[in-house]
Amino acid sequence: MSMIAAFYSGKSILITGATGFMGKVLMEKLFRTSPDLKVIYILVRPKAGQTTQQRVFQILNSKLFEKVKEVCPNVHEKIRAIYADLNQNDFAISKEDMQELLSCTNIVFHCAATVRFDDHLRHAVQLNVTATQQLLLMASQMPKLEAFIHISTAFSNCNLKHIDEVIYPCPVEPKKIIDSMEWLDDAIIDEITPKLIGDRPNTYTYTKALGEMVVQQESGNLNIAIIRPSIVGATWQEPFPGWVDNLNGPSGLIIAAGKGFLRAIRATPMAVADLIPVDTVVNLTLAVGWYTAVHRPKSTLIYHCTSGNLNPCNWGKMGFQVLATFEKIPFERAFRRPYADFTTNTITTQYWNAVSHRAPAIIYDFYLRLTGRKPRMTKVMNRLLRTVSMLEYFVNRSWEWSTYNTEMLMSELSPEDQRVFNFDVRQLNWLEYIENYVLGVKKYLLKEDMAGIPEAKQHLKRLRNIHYLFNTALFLIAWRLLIARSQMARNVWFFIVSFCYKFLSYFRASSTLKV
Ligand SMILES: CCCCCCCCCCCCCCCCCCCCCCCCCCCC(=O)SCCNC(=O)CCNC(=O)[C@H](O)C(C)(C)COP(=O)(O)OP(=O)(O)OC[C@H]1O[C@@H](n2cnc3c(N)ncnc32)[C@H](O)[C@@H]1OP(=O)(O)O
Ligand SMILES: NC(=O)C1=CN([C@@H]2O[C@H](COP(=O)(O)OP(=O)(O)OC[C@H]3O[C@@H](n4cnc5c(N)ncnc54)[C@H](OP(=O)(O)O)[C@@H]3O)[C@@H](O)[C@H]2O)C=CC1
Repeated sequence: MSMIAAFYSGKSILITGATGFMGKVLMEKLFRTSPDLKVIYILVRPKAGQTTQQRVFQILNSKLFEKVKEVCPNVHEKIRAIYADLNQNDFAISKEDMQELLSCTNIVFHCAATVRFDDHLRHAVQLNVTATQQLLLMASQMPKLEAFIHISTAFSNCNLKHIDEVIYPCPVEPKKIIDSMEWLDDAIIDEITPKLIGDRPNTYTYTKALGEMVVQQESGNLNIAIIRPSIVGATWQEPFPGWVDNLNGPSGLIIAAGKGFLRAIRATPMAVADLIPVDTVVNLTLAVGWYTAVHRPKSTLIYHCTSGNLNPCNWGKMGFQVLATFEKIPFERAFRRPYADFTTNTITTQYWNAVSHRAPAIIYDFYLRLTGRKPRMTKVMNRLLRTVSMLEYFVNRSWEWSTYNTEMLMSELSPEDQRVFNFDVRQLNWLEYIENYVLGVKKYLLKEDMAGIPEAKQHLKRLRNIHYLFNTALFLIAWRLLIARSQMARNVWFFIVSFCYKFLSYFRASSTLKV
């Protein structure tokens, strides 16, 4: 019997960010392994024209929850969606709901965050720092609380090369930042943002670091742990391989590469690609929840959920495997054939951006105009290149994260818990994982049918022929122009032609002699 699964039975669990990528997988695993849990409270806001209830209904009816419905048929009764907006005071939770949350909650998993790299500092502080502070305040009023688990990111200290499982202070106190966001106007915040984030690449990593400081400072008597995952990718094993539902991290780039939009990137092939499957993060999170509540460590423990030091894979190998998978399982209606050029040189990057990205987009838009349609490719390409430029920081560096606490926890688990809540990335086979990831992107993100693969392959063949034709035509035009303008080019041309003629004559003569 799994001790961790038994621990969550009968518990009331509060999850923030439950509608997000990680939150959904966390809920799924909890329901599947501990169907006897009492209730999961989730803080949800209405979004995209859907009420909170409609959002929950959609999640429970998704493929991700198919197995849950078998082991926990009354899952919809055990999930309690509470209207909340983490941008508002007291999260805009009603008095009655707040009362219920405060009096009943046993465990809190705080996953909600803004993960946008370019979010305005005011908004990133509100969600990643102030909301964390408010949630801790709520937690301090929960008499039955056994553990508070805060999800941070391994990149909160990406300005360092070696990162230990400790909290590194930022120069300006989070409280001062929170206060200043209240009275500074947007223009001034924009001006001071680069100074505040310092050598971090974006507001996301900076505010996640501030969030950790808040957790440390406001922990009081709470039983708290922090989990720092690296780049969270599709599921490895559970509930099935390859599940993914958003474009963050590598998923968006896999689509862009598979559809032939992205064919070159400024990336260091030997840099470590510290990807971690979402189900691994969730397994560690649940194990940490159990350990923190049961063993009550004296201080706040931080757990790195990374792959680089135990089972490293580099971007070169990853890119290669992604491309190899496109050969077997191509995406439908690709713009160009998938291809990858990794370069570490900024000038070469600009060259590839012009030749491989912008020029084809301009040509295609010209074709759209000619055929009476609205041009759109240049716009799509500009947005993609902007996204890529934001991700470049992470594919040109390697970090070392120590994992003492994570390894210690692994050794504390029973063999059964090590199996059910497996977070040992040494067992991960990267080639298999990446293939399933690409397949998952095709099925769950692009919603493409596997029956369309032969047609997709046919389409790629047509693109290859168009590519050859286009290049040949381009070469002939260039050559014709050159010949018209340069005596030297003419001489070279006549030399090549006469050489070929002599070669053919010799070949014909020798074959006649043999007869
Ligand atoms: C050697 C390297 C290999 C690469 C070689 C490539 C060459 C060909 C290769 C073949 C194989 C390639 C595959 C290998 C994978 C390499 C991937 C490397 C990824 C590295 C990621 C590192 C991240 C590490 C971060 C730390 C982890 C965390 O803690 S946080 C979680 C991560 N957070 C994010 O990822 C958020 C990033 N997104 C944003 O911040 C914003 O979306 C944005 C600022 C990028 C864009 O915002 P914008 O306001 O413009 O609008 P938005 O509506 O958000 O989106 C605009 C359009 O862009 C699409 N989109 C969004 N995100 C992505 C994305 N990650 N990749 C691609 N496209 C994305 C979105 O759908 C929109 O599209 P349209 O609607 O069509 O306009
Ligand atoms: N994905 C990754 O690669 C990594 C993620 N992390 C961390 O993991 C955690 C989860 O990330 P992930 O699941 O990927 O992120 P998602 O963007 O998928 O999910 C974010 C969640 O936060 C919720 N949220 C955001 N703003 C509000 C708000 N104002 N009120 C209520 N809820 C809100 C979202 O709700 P809604 O659906 O309504 O928008 C959503 O449920 C985050 O803390 C992130 O920093 C760490 C390392 C890597």
